[in-house]
Amino acid sequence: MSKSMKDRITSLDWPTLQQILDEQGYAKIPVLLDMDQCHEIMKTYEQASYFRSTINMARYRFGEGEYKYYQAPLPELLLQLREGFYPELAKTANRWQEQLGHVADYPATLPEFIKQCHRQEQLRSTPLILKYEMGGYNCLHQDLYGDVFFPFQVVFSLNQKELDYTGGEFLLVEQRPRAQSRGHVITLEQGAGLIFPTNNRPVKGTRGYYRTTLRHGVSTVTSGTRYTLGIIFHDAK
Ligand SMILES: O=C(O)CCC(=O)C(=O)O
Ligand SMILES: [Fe+2]
Repeated sequence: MSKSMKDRITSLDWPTLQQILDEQGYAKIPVLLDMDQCHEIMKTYEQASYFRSTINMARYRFGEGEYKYYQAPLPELLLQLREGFYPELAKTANRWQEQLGHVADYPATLPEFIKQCHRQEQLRSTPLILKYEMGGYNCLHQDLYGDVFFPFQVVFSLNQKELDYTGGEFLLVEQRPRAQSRGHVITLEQGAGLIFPTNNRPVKGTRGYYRTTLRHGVSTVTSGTRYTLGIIFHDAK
């Protein structure tokens, strides 16, 4: 099943996804992970050998909950997700770079991009699994871990809102220049994903493109346990 994950990603409706990303900055992806795959990923949480570090969010005042960074080499399914999403997102990343007046130099494939990270001493793998229990939340933040970063990341919901937990909506806040910020509340079905900007995005104005800054987080989980899988493309210092 996981063998075909890259193919399944390739066969998503990318022209529409690219258009949605250009228009609203983020795009939902239909259910891509079946129940078994969600359970397979959630089960890794209890196996220390998969992870390079565990973060208690309260300790750093990041929120309330815990997350773990997967160790390289990633489990096959996660590797396929990371490698599968990268090429299409790199096209949008480069289009956005041009719109913002920067050099469009994101390489076409993930291994080439990872080489760039490694050259800048960003060597540690970043895909992560997050677990929030009742009262858990994630403060608005950005996942930047060095000078090299990829402008998109993807998050997958591993269990089911209203069945396994309540509350715990995904939050995306867009800070516009010289204007008030705009918030988006996003809920995902089990196995579905969301592509969102890591740092900022171009928005078309009357005189060309301007840049908005985005932060993401999670609202308070009011009951149960919420699990998510985060695919970050750049490695960390
Ligand atoms: O748990 C969530 O939905 C937020 C995950 C997150 O912060 C990330 O994937 O970077
Ligand atoms: Fe994050």
